[in-house]
Amino acid sequence: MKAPVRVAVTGAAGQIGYSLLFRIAAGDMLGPDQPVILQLVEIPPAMDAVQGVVMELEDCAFPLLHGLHATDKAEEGFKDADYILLVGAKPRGPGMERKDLLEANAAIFSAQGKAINDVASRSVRVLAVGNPANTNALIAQHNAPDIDPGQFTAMTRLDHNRALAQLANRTGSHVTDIRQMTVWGNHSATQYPDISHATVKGQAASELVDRAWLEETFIPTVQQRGAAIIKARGQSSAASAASAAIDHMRDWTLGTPDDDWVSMAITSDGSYGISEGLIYSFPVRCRNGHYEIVQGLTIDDFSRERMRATEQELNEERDAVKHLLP
Ligand SMILES: NC(=O)C1=CN([C@@H]2O[C@H](COP(=O)(O)OP(=O)(O)OC[C@H]3O[C@@H](n4cnc5c(N)ncnc54)[C@H](O)[C@@H]3O)[C@@H](O)[C@H]2O)C=CC1
Ligand SMILES: O=C([O-])CC(=O)C(=O)O
Repeated sequence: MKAPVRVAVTGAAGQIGYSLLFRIAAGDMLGPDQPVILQLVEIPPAMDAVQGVVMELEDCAFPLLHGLHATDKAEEGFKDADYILLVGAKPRGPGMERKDLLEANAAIFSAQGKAINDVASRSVRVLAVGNPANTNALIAQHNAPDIDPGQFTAMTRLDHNRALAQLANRTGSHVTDIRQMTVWGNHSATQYPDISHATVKGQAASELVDRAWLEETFIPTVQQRGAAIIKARGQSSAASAASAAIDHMRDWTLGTPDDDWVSMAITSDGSYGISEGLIYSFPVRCRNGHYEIVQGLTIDDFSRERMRATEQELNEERDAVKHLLP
């Protein structure tokens, strides 16, 4: 049995937290041989609710759960953390875009970035889930100058998984038949889900679907899926978001299959001409706990235009929070 690792989760009493924590403790994120210590972070008004979650986690008697602590102080919750899932933030309601949350949520991520800088493990892996996730990750990263910027990521895995599901439905296949799906850019309505390099049972996906479906149905459906769920459920997606967070952290840590890649929002190094420093979703392969952007993909004019539009939005979001980027 390995030594336990510390996993901090903010927003632990929220909707996503309620789906996420039990799966982490069950070993879905880091594997069946990796014990975990859970460090739950909430705000004072939610401390009663989080105590209820703590009781339930205890009552599951998870063999891999080696410690459990809840606090309303980020400096305590992030202490020595090896993994931090930044979930705690306000969700959007009907009729809002995710960037409408920027003002309400940005302050959370600057304070938490500082706390990460002060107390987390120097090799911590950070995932921003709270919206707008890319720019929140950017804020946290800039407030943690002593941590490698590459350790800060944001979640577009839910978009990636949504794209797999849509393509599988359309082609009468299973999600596991699909390889090399990509989501580029922002976790927002400008994101670009791209099937240009994807295959279904080894055949080019672009040969299996028609252009009209791709442009008029597939891309807008994936872009608007979060809003469709809010409309249907009255609340934003939670179980699927938690599942995607598990997938993101698992693949980053344990690796992606040789013949496939995943989408992660990471710091742009200028690959594919995207402005350096933005937290932008790229296709990545993960090995030995590190991710690498998949290089050398052919980008046609249709893709280029969409990749630029979502980059433009991220540049605007970065400008809007300049005062929080030391
Ligand atoms: N990146 C993605 O793909 C997705 C992101 N989201 C986002 O995740 C966030 C959380 O969503 P839900 O769990 O549904 O919301 P929720 O409102 O059910 O839970 C949020 C929790 O965060 C807590 N919180 C607020 N400020 C905090 C702070 N400073 N420190 C610690 N905890 C804090 C609240 O007390 C609450 O318990 C939202 O911003 C939502 O938009 C949701 C789905 C997908
Ligand atoms: O749409 C929202 O506000 C929640 C979210 O990020 C998603 O479901 O992708």
